[in-house]
Amino acid sequence: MATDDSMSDDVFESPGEAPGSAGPAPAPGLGVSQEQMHKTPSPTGYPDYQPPAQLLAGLPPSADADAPVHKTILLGDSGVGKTSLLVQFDTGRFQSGNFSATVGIGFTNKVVSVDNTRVKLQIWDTAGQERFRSVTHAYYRDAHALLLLYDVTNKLSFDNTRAWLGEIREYAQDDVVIMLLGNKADCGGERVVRKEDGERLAREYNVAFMETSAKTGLNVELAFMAVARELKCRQTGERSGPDGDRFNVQEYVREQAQRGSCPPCGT
Ligand SMILES: Nc1nc2c(ncn2[C@@H]2O[C@H](COP(=O)(O)OP(=O)(O)OP(=O)(O)O)[C@@H](O)[C@H]2O)c(=O)[nH]1
Repeated sequence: MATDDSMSDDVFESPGEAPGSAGPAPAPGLGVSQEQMHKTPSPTGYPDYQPPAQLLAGLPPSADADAPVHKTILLGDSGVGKTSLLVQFDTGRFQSGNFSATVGIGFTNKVVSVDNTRVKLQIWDTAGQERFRSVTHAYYRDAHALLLLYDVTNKLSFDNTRAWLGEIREYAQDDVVIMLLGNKADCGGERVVRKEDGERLAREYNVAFMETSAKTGLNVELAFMAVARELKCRQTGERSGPDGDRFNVQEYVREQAQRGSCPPCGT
């Protein structure tokens, strides 16, 4: 991660703001009522996961209350690690042995700093299970960025990314930022998807790619910060490439991931 990037646990939701304001409310009967979502804006997969205290207490509107909120959605099959990735980014912790599938959809607000500019990310954690698919489609439309995860120890989750990418093409905006993430890169012995396979697929679909580990934290911050940087550059129309050319998130994550430590699997 570039040294001038930083993140804070700031939240930007004002006390009376409806969490569903950045997207449609979940369909009835999915087990997540408007009231529950308001009380538990963070992912539902972990019963003991607590959203930041400030969020529960409510914050006074901040000076940049009008700054745009960038809606970022985590997608991928059930069990690939979407909730774990978000919890790792939000709290710096990994909660193992506590798997319970996310029900419906929930979000966490995060303010990160890119070159001294505050960028507001509203990160939505979706349920990977098929039965929630039609609900999550409704959220794609106004998404600014999509992080599509697969599990490097689960070939089917990798194969299914093509179907996910097809859905993204169908339901999301044409210019949505897409990042493909091969998660659980810490599981060296159980790996069945090679890093090169992920890279090849990402090239084919012209999307950014990285391997991550929600367990060790490998590239977790980098993934979200790269998205924040891309969204900020788009918003400001800024050209921040090496020769004053447009910021390229694909090149950026490739360079930054190479600079960082290699995944323990050694691929
Ligand atoms: N070793 C390892 N385990 C992980 C990693 N990320 C997630 N897990 C484990 O994988 C399981 C599923 O993780 P979740 O984060 O709940 O998966 P999810 O994609 O949110 O699943 P759904 O809510 O059903 O869509 C849990 O047991 C996690 O502890 C990782 O990077 N490394």
